[in-house]
Amino acid sequence: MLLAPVLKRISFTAEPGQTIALVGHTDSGKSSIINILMRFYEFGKGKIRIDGQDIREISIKELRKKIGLVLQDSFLFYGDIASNVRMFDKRISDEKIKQAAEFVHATELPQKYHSQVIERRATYSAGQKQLISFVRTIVNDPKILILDEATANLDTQTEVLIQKELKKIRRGRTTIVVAHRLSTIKDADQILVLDNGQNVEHGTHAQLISQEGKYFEMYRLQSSMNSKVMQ
Ligand SMILES: Nc1ncnc2c1ncn2[C@@H]1O[C@H](COP(=O)(O)OP(=O)(O)OP(=O)(O)O)[C@@H](O)[C@H]1O
Repeated sequence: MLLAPVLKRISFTAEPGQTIALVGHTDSGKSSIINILMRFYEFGKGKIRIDGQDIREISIKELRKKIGLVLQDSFLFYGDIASNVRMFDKRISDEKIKQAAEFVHATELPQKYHSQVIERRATYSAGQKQLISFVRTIVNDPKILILDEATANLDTQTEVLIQKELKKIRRGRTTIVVAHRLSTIKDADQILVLDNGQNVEHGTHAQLISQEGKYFEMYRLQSSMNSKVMQ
């Protein structure tokens, strides 16, 4: 059986430190790009290179060390906070965890990080879990960040705080953001608009708005929905 490819003719280059945003409707292919970048799925044709090196020539372990993935739902497993941050990497010292926690203003963490995370008990809010996942990301100091709808589950006040910390974490790192809310990626260096696995528009927010195409339509729709909610 011949399956149709999910992604077709997608091509982009992220310069060091740039932010690339992937936008598009459901099933347009945003997560698929992330999945092949992380090598959660293998891909057929095409090439993905990091600093000129084909990602299939690097071990999966090494590849995933280069990339910090921050997902919508931060997952905590049974154990203390420190082990949740370390993820079995014993080389990460308590001091390093403390510094990373301070960096993202997870200030209550240093005192608490030997306390247990008990699955299914609401010990930590979505915002706190997100902060713990930021600490986890920071201790590994990845050159590349992937943010998949990283702030979707938060209340407005927590979101403002998380966005502020994210901005700090992104500094100096090449970032790929999957965003549903276009207001959060207006400052991206490049925006790729995906539709049915293809890259149908590519540019900055201002360029895409002036093109009055698909992005413009999505932006207009979201802005009008937001203003209705405010009324
Ligand atoms: N493991 C898979 N095997 C085959 N097809 C898949 C697989 N995962 C996703 N797809 C298909 O690939 C296409 C793109 O899906 P993808 O999840 O990348 O979209 P998306 O833009 O991330 O959507 P959403 O906004 O809902 O997360 C869809 O048609 C989907 O059905």
